[in-house]
Amino acid sequence: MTQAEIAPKDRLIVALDLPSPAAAEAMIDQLGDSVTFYKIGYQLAYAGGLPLIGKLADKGKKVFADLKMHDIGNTVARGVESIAKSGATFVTVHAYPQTMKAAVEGRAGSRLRILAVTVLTSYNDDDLHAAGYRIGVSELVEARAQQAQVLGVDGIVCSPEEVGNLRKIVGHQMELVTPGIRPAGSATGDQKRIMTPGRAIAAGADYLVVGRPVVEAADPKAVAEAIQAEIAQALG
Ligand SMILES: O=c1ccn([C@@H]2O[C@H](COP(=O)(O)O)[C@@H](O)[C@H]2O)c(=O)[nH]1
Repeated sequence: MTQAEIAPKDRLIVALDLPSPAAAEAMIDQLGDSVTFYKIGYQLAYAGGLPLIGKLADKGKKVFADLKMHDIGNTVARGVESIAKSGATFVTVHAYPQTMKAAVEGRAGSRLRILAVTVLTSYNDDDLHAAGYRIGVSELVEARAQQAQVLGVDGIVCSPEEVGNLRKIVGHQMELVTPGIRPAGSATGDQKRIMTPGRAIAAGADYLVVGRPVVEAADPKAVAEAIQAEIAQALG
């Protein structure tokens, strides 16, 4: 699917960063028809939330399994094979060559799409240097995205700040999925590379991942719909 073919509403992925499947199901009910795409990450997955992938898929929703896999190749390939049976649309792996290669092998014959996490959006150059890297965020994101493309990965997780440059490098065949989204006036929290929904879409992001600004809002549905309206406006 090309960027132009994704409906504005379907570009918002709500991160179900909640403590239990019951809390997640209550949020899904509250958001109703307004949200079509959900993300399940560590908090919910480790609290028994993985069966929600199939339940959501049965309701016609899409699910992004944000498992950020990184292990020896065989373990990653077998893990991806298992997640491919769950009904998830996306799964994440860290953007290391062995890991990405194994993930692509593991999803063979399924409809699951692999996203490579380049550099977490809570990192800036100082954080990378503290972790032992000698290059900055933009250089590392670019190098990892290029490797991901060569290895047959389907999409990239990056911050909206890198989207413009990456789009020139990887073209329109790879999906660019961006967390680090903050509607104007909302708390940044631990995110360091952020942008508003409208600016991220204008920069060329395909999908926006939003967690706390939606799930911690007094009226999550109203916030989700406001983000979708901002997306639609940015797309013109
Ligand atoms: O680089 C990354 C990769 C994944 N995430 C995930 O996205 C959401 C963002 O939540 P907010 O509450 O909107 O900050 C969260 O589930 C992260 O695990 C990311 O933020 N950055």
